[in-house]
Amino acid sequence: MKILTAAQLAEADKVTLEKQDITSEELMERAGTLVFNEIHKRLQGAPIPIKIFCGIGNNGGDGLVVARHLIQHGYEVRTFIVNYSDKRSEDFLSNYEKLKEITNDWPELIKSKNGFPEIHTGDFVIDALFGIGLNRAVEGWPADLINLINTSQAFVLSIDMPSGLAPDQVFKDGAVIKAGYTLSFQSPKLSFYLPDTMEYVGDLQVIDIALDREYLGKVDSNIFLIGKEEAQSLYRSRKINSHKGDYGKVLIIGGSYGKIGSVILASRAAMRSGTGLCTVYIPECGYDALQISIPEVMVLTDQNSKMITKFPSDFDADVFCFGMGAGTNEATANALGEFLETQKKPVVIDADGINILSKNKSLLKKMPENSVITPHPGELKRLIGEWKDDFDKLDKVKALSKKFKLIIVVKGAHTFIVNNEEVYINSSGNPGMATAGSGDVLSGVITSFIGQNYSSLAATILAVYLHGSSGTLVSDQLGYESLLAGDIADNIGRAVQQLFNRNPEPEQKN
Ligand SMILES: NC(=O)C1=CN([C@@H]2O[C@H](COP(=O)(O)OP(=O)(O)OC[C@H]3O[C@@H](n4cnc5c(N)ncnc54)[C@H](O)[C@@H]3O)[C@@H](O)[C@H]2O)[C@H](O)CC1
Ligand SMILES: [K+]
Repeated sequence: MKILTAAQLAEADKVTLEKQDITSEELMERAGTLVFNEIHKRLQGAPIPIKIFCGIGNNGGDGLVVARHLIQHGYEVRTFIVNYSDKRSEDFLSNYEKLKEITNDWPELIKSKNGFPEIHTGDFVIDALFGIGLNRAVEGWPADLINLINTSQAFVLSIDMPSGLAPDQVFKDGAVIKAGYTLSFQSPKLSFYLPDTMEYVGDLQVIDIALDREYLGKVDSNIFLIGKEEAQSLYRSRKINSHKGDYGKVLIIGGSYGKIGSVILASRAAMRSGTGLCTVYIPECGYDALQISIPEVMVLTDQNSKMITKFPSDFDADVFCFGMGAGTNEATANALGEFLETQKKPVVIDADGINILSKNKSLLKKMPENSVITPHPGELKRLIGEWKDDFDKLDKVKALSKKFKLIIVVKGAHTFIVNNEEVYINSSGNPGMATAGSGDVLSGVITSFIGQNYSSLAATILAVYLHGSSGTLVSDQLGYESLLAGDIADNIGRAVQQLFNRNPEPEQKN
């Protein structure tokens, strides 16, 4: 699914009015009615005190539409106009009049802190203060109101965006609504997925308000949300008449004394993801451990017993993976440099491999095109330095990807895959996957798919998605705490099967 910017959504809005020959008030009625339907479906007429806080722009106008429908359906509603400015939008004004026509309980005007109502734990708060029109941080008394709502422990539903959050930028130090649920129009917004802002969104549901299909289809977005449908379209099934040589020959290089488990996990993940032939190259100390834990994998050893000091120069693989548990010794770094001099096939570099690249940036130039690196936040910081905010981080990662023609997997609660200007945001996974070895497994799956002749980009997107959905399959049974990285590897096959079952994708949890 494409993720649109505020400017693209505003344009979609404009095109829709022209093409469908409707007024903006009619579009607001459509959007607000859909929000009402979702609320009504869940509340079923329950006598819960509802407090709706409306700004004076179109987000506030949506809130007024919702208020009108709720009142007409007999709900117990108090509507507040949060009058942070006198520049009320036209559609806000017409819905203000419409509301006054159907009830004697007119909206209450809030002009300062003195006008704040009490908000109780059992209240249902609807946040229609600001939407995508936010253009600076929320400060002053409106910020105090947001803080009051946040500390009230009432359930908060945000319309379109949690107020105070902007779709494509971050405002430092402003107040932001911490929503329990966000009903967002047409397209999810980028800030819903970034580490510093995702916690404000709560559970997310995107509502199709039927903006112009042609515009949505053609609009040139380079940010995509990856869900089941997208992963399914990347997956290629196996040919009936095939043999192990059709599914890739991969070489995984890594490990050091005490960290051989990382290579066991990566190779197990590669085998569980369909690799035809997997060989590992490890320090000699890991030989027995590897052979015993995974007999399907072939083992080559370095002349050094405790670390990698040389890569096998004449090994013919379709793809190489390096870094897990490898340490950053000079000898290991030199070995990587020497290997990259002649390497033409894509390489997947993880963990200490990335730390070596950070210390020896000249090696980045030697990386073959379409290679993949998979940094977690600490490794990324060593690679690109500090960032001001998540948007600045994305810009820096895009620049690095472009300069060295690399695919960069920025690992996190929502893993981002950056390829030049394009960004793919993964939607699968859960907090149970924040566990040792889960990155080693991911590298193994990516390597496996590249070996099976997927393009590096397709392999990476599919691997990240399946890694996440495998983690969810496991934690659905064991809970978050008990999930082991090895379980993620072992359940990749089930995750592939699930791509094709008919169960709907679970609603996304932020
Ligand atoms: N196409 C769609 O998706 C539809 C969107 N709808 C809703 O409209 C809002 C966007 O409305 P807009 O009037 O452009 O802006 P806001 O209501 O978000 O903001 C109001 C107003 O506030 C001013 N402002 C901005 N930042 C601040 C600040 N920090 N402090 C004080 N004032 C501020 C700014 O000048 C704005 O004009 C969208 O989110 C949807 O909810 C339609 O209803 C349906 C179609
Ligand atoms: K809002």
